[in-house]
Amino acid sequence: MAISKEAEQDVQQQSALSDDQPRKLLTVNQVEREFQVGGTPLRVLKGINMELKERELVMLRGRSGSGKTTLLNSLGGLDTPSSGEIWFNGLPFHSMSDDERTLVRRKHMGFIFQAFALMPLLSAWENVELSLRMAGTGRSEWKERVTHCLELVGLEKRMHHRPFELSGGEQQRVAIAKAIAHKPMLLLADEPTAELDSGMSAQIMAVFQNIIRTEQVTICMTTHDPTILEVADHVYEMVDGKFV
Ligand SMILES: Nc1ncnc2c1ncn2[C@@H]1O[C@H](COP(=O)(O)OP(=O)(O)OP(=O)(O)O)[C@@H](O)[C@H]1O
Repeated sequence: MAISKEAEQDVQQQSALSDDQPRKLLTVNQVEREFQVGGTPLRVLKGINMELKERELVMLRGRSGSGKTTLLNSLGGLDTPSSGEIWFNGLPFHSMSDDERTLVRRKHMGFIFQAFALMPLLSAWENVELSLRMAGTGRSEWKERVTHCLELVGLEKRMHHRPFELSGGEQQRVAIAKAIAHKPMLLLADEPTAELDSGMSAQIMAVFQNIIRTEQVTICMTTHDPTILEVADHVYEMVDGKFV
């Protein structure tokens, strides 16, 4: 993959910054996304600009259909913009091939999406272990890392339970442990508190704040829930494909 001079300079400039100053992890420039629906173009993202820095908790808020999931998919390289740029850790996501993006995604990103739900026949432990197996982490590191991640989300006493033996909030915590096991730089979460009551949502947000501190991860999540916005470092409000 050819990486432009601009990207190299960006990486050099960023590493020249002092340690306590959070580095830019992701930059979105004028991103547009158009789908063809029955031969008619549907503009879903209309010129999005945003930035995620290291160790930030950023929320995308907006009504159903405003384009939040489409944007989150683009940030994770699961979808590509029709135009505009997405730079992840100095790499031009918008111009990389699917295979190149997949490699970056596997190594440096974690996802909490409905589509990446837990394996029902595996225990919490085995679910997290599976994630390390898939990321190519050496077998000798599995035991320590799985234990650490399940402790981080407060599930040390439920490690050997299967998903159906866990509450919704506990299952979501296993999903978080699974998503951070391979030490990603960026965690993307689509409505991670949608199915939970307010107490459980608050617990999940406390877990997010904890892993930002201890694992140095950046989190970008979508939400409908106004009660959890106060813990965000930044909230982007989305209306009809644009930030307002
Ligand atoms: N692959 C696709 N093809 C056609 N239209 C799509 C596609 N993906 C999304 N859309 C449309 O784009 C619009 C925005 O969808 P998106 O899922 O991004 O919104 P959202 O804000 O995440 O909504 P929700 O909160 O309900 O998940 C919707 O009108 C949706 O139907």
